[in-house]
Amino acid sequence: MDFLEAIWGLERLMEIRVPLIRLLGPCLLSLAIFPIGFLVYFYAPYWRVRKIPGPPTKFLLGHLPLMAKHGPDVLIPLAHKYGSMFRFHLGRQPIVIISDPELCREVGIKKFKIINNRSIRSPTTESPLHEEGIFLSRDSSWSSKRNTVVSVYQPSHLANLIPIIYSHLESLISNISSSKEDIQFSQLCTKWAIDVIGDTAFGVQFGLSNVGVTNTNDNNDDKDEETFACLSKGNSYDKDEVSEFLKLHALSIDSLKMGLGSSFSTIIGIIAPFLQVPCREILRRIPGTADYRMHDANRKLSGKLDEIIKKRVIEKTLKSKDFLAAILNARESGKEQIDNTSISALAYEHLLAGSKTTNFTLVMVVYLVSNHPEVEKKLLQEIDDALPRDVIPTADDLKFKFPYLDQVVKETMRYRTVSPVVARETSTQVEVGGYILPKGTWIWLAIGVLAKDPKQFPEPEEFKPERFDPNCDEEKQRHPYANIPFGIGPRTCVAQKFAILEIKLALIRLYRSYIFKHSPKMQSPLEYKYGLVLEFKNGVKLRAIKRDV
Ligand code: HEM
Repeated sequence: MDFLEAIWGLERLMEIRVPLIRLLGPCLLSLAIFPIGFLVYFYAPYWRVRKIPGPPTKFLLGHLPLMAKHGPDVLIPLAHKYGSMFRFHLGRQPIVIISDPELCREVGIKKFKIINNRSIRSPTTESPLHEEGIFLSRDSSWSSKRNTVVSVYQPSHLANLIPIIYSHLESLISNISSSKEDIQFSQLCTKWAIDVIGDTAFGVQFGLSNVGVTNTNDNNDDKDEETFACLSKGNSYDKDEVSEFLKLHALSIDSLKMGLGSSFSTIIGIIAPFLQVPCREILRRIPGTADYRMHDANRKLSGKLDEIIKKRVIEKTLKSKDFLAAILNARESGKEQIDNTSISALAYEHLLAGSKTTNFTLVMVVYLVSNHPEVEKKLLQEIDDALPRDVIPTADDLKFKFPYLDQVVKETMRYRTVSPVVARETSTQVEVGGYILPKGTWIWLAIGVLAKDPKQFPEPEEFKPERFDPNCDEEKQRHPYANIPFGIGPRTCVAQKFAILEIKLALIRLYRSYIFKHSPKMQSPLEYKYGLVLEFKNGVKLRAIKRDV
C-alpha cells in the first residue's frame, strides 16, 4: 500500500512539474533576452558614432554626472583632451561636440539644409506652448514661423520700443536710488528684464520693478520664486494675476530642464526614451509628482495666454507696438495664417528665451566693469561724451555712438557665454570633420569652448574689451566664427538686435547715474548654475555709488 501511494504521489508531482519545467525554459530565455535586448537598444546610438573619440562613460548615465557637477564648462578640458570634435553622452544619447570655428561654419551654415533642426527634445512633448515656438519647431513649420516673426525684429520696429524700454529703466534707477544698502543687483535686473518683455511682447504691465528694492542684509539666493513673491507685496496692476502668471512661468521653465534634477519621466527618457511618454502619461495624473505639477502649470499658463490674446483681439488695442499686436495685425490683414496656439507660443517664447539671457548678460557686464577701473573709466568717458545726459539715445545713436560699449558687451558675452551650447540634429546622413554622421545625430556647437580658445583669444581668462577693437590685430586675425554668442547661420538668435539694444540702453542709463562696486557681502568668486542657460547661483550683490556729474 505504501509503495503504491508513493508511486501515485510521484506521478502527481510529475504532472505538475512537467508543465512547470516546460514554462521555465521560455521564462529563463526571456530573462536572458531582455537584458541583451536592452543593451542592444541602449548602445545602438553609440555604435553609430563610435569612431568619434570621447571620454569613458558611466553605465546608463553617460556623462550626466560630469555635467551635473561642472556644468558646460566641463567641455573645455574635454575638448583639450579629445580634440575639437568628440563624443559626449547624456544617458543613452550620444552628442557630437564641436569646438572649432570652421567646423561650426560647416554645420551651422554650409550644411544647414541637412542640419537644420535643433536636437533638444523637449521633455514636455505635447505641451504646445513650448513645441509651437520657433526654438523647438522643425523643418517647414520652423521656417514659416521664423519668417512671420522676423519682421518684428527689424530696426524700424525696434526703434519704436526704445521709449518703452527706457521707461522701465527709470523704474530700475528709482529702485536703486531708494536703496540704503548694497543691492541684489541681479534680482533687480531680473525684474526689469521681465517687465520689458511683459510690455514689449504682450503689452502687459507686470510692474515688478515698482515693487521696491531688495537690500542685501542676507545671503539670499537669486531665485525666481523670490522675485515673483515680491509681487504680492503690492503693485498696481492685477498683482495676483501677474504673480500667478510668473509663478507658472517659473514651473514651466523647470519642465524644460534635462538632467539628473529633472522630473522622473525626463530622467527615464534620458536612459530609455521609448518609456518617457508612457511614464509621463501615468505620472502626470498622480498629484504630488513633478510631472503632475509641470503638466498642470503648462495647461494653466496656456489658458492665461489664450485669455490675454482674446482680450487683445476684443479690445482692438492692436495699434500698440508690442510683439503680440504686430502678429495679430499681420493675421488680421490676411498676410499670415497663424492660429492662437502658435501666437501664444511665439509670444511666450520671449519670456522663455529673452529674459534670463538678457538679464544675465547685463548683470555680467556691470559685475566685470566694476572690477576693471580702466575699462570703467573709458566707458564712462564715452557715455558722457556721446550725448547730453537727458537725451534718450535713438537706434542710430546706439549703433554708431558707442563703439567702446560694443566692445565691452562683446567681451562680456565671450568671457561668460550665457548660452554655451547650440544644438543641432542631422536630417540625413552627412559627413562632418571627416566622420560620417548618420541621420538623427545630435550635434552641439560648443560656443562657450570656442570663446576660451587661446589661439583665437590670447589670455582667454583676462577681461579685455579692446580685443574687439576693429583696428586691433587680434580682431583682424581672428576666425569670423570664433565668437558666436547668438549662435550661427539661419537658426541664429532671432532677437539678437533686440537683446543688444536692450542691454546697451540699460548700460547707458545705469552709468549716467551710477558706478558700481562689488559688495563685500557678495560671494566671491561667483558661482554659476546651468538650467536652460547659465545663471548666477547666489546672485550678484553690488554697491551703487551715485555719480557726481
Ligand atoms: C543676450 C541675450 C541673448 C542671447 C545670448 C541669446 C542666445 C541665443 C542662442 C545661442 C540661440 C541659438 C542660436 C542657434 O541655434 O544658432 C538663440 C535662439 C533663439 N533666441 Fe536668443 N538669445 C538672447 C536673447 C533673446 C531674446 C531677447 C529673445 C526673444 C525676445 C530670443 C529669442 C530666441 C529665439 C526665438 C531663438 C530660436 C531661433 C530659431 O530657432 O530660429 N533670444 N538665442
